[in-house]
Amino acid sequence: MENPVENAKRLAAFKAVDNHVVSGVIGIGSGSTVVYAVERLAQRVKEEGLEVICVPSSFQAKQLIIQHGLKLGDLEMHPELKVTIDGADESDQQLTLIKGGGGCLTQEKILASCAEEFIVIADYRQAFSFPLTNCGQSKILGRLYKTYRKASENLGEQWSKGIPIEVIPSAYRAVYQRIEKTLGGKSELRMSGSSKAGPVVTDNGNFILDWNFQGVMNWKEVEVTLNMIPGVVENGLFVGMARKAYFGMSDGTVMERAV
Ligand SMILES: O=C(CO)[C@H](O)[C@H](O)COP(=O)(O)O
Repeated sequence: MENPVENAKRLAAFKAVDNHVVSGVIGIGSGSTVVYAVERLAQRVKEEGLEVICVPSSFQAKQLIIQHGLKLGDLEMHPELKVTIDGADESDQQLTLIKGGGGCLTQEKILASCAEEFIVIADYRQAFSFPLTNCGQSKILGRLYKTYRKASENLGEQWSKGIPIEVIPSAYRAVYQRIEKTLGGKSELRMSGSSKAGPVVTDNGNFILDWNFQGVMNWKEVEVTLNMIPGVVENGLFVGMARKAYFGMSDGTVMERAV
């Protein structure tokens, strides 16, 4: 595979599926990294006779499961899952996550909460920059820093689009104002872009606000505060849910973080 970021996603997804999936009911997250997890699941079903029933977190995940000929299930039939595998937009050191870049955060959080194990797969792209620490007369003290696409020390370091919040459409403005008053920052209604006029509509028929917070916060408190606002369906902060994350790197290794 030519593209190093896609390769990194694939490596992380394959390792997670190999290390955590045994026969049983599996939650399937959404996004571009999960595509590789489903690919690996299908391979293992074919080659090893693994028996899995897959519960999707979105329309996209359902399509992936069907396309790969895997058994499709739902939470009504299978409310307890062995493991859920999903991507993330950003993770801090404690595996507190921002999710919902693809707008599927509500079902994703439900699947994460129903699973014995919630496993995160993501890429970990290395880039280099030279922040100038001192621009004195004779010397410029530049240091070579590595920056990482999804594995951060603190949330908001890399992911600049804010925390996705799924809201009931009629309440979006009221929720927007309430967040600003109680927690500060600014929210934006996520728009569809060129393919449709108007806002993004989730698989549940709701809107998404992307809330740009400021600084490092007590994420558990923020998660609860957001969900207490009438009109909020769910938010994309996943606190204390993931125990293990796999970050594929462009050099062909996979960095693991566990809490
Ligand atoms: O939360 C999600 C969708 O709602 C995705 O898991 C998240 O956006 C990561 O996606 P990708 O694997 O494409 O980077």
